[in-house]
Amino acid sequence: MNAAGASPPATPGPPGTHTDSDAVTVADLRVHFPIRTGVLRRVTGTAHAVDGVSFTVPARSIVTIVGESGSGKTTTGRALVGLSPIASGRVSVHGRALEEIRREGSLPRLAQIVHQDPYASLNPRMTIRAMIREVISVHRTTPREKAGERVAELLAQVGLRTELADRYPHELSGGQRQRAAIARALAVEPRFIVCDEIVSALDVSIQGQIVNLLKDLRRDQDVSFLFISHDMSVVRHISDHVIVMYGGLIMESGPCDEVFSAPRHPYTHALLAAVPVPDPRAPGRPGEVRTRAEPPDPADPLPGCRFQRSCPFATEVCREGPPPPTTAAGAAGHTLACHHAGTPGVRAALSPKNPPPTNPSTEAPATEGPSPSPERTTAP
Ligand SMILES: Nc1ncnc2c1ncn2[C@@H]1O[C@H](COP(=O)(O)OP(=O)(O)OP(=O)(O)O)[C@@H](O)[C@H]1O
Repeated sequence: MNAAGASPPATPGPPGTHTDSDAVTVADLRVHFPIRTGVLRRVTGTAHAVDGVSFTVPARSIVTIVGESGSGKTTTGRALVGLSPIASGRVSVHGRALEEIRREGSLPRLAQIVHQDPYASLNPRMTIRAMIREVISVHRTTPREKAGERVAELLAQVGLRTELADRYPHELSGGQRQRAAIARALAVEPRFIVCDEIVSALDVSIQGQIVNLLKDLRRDQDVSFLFISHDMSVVRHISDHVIVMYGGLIMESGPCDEVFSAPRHPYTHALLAAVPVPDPRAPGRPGEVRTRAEPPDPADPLPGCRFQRSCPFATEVCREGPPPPTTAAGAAGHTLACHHAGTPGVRAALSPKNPPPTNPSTEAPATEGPSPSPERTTAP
């Protein structure tokens, strides 16, 4: 893997447009699943899991997708490594179409995924050393006589002691297993790695170590990450850029500091204000945030804004048509999809210092709302 120097990650350009400094470009991606019901498993509908998302992952950056359960995070991440069926849209990895890379069989060389459950990628019957050697041999990333050295190098990179190489996955702790899964992914020498909730099952101190590991890899190697999480405290520490999803769509996307300090979408504000599930025995996953938003129904996507039923600012315009992606004034690369987010009254209400505005009753939605702000500009 090439050393990449310490140049800072680039700011993403307009969503879906590719530049030479982008690792991954996603344009209007849709992933739909058949919904099967009954004993005969008849197809009775379509789940719009991802319904038109566009974003870029600049080279050597960590871009995070955050959102509550069912927002489409995992489906998006899996689509980028060829594991979700793409209904429409374009995905390119380092400037080449995903389809073309898949056809020639080189997608694993470019893009890897690490799962929440490392057992999904670690063979329980192989030692860590054997597994990594197998990957090196299949992908021919290192000459056979240097494979032993390379295993040691990879283990050092992810902070695993060499003596752990001869252990089986069940003989490692959760954090060590996740490091081994990252080493296995790195053995392919990919340019891009999807990390799907990889720290969700770990203790907070181990989470911090894995977060630091990914940041070191991003700094020292020519690799970019799409990090998927429902835990805002982890997201805040790891991300260069944050994408907030709800109901299969992107609500807001921007530089991490800006999204956290000045959220511009009512859903982002609600997500930041939500209290995480503190107790591992409580329903939900540790660190998971739950807003009071009505869970979106992927089988029945709403016309207009997907967040309209839970949004305190929703008006007729939000029910009539989807908000166009707009560029927020402020830092470059900050976009949002909201009819009212630029309005001064709404901006003031969304200050992170304020509690989230109470949700209106869905029986008595407001019919008048703030007028769109003149500051918004339609994104190219
Ligand atoms: N294979 C499938 N068949 C039918 N529906 C699916 C399938 N996979 C995902 N979905 C639906 O698509 C929506 C998005 O799911 P996805 O797993 O991507 O969400 P998520 O944000 O990652 O949530 P979580 O954090 O709970 O995994 C959900 O409503 C889910 O039920």
